[in-house]
Amino acid sequence: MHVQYETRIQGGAFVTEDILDELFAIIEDRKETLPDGSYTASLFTHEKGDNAVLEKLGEETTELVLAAKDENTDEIAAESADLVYHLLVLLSMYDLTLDDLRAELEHRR
Ligand SMILES: N=c1c2ncn([C@@H]3O[C@H](COP(=O)(O)OP(=O)(O)OP(=O)(O)O)[C@@H](O)[C@H]3O)c2ncn1[C@@H]1O[C@H](COP(=O)(O)O)[C@@H](O)[C@H]1O
Repeated sequence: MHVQYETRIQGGAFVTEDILDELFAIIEDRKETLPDGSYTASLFTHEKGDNAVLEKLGEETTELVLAAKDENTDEIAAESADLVYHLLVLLSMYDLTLDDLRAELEHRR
């Protein structure tokens, strides 16, 4: 069964039922407002280079593989979080959303 999550900005705060939706909403907000000091904004402005997100995805994937080889479960969780964050930034860069990802996964069931 598909669960529809709702994320919205209410009184300056993000209200959500799911951490992934909340994180994605923050990423979309950073893309629109490009605040100073935001790492996410620096990825959208290409301050860290044109391919920074792709490079990060490669780096974090390698770090995740090494963590798994070491059977280090804390590191596996941490590197997975880095990877998911950068994946969400990539989706947003191409104007895709978590619903596009959900739709693709559901299509495979
Ligand atoms: N989930 C994340 C997240 N995961 C990883 N990162 C950043 O991704 C980078 C990971 O790179 P590395 O681990 O290689 O660390 P590093 O060598 O210091 O990397 P560089 O900064 O030098 O590129 C670090 O700068 C982390 O801070 C994240 N940055 C932000 N978020 C989320 O995005 C929100 C908005 O963040 P800002 O855009 O910074 O306001 C935050 O509240 C978080 O919820």
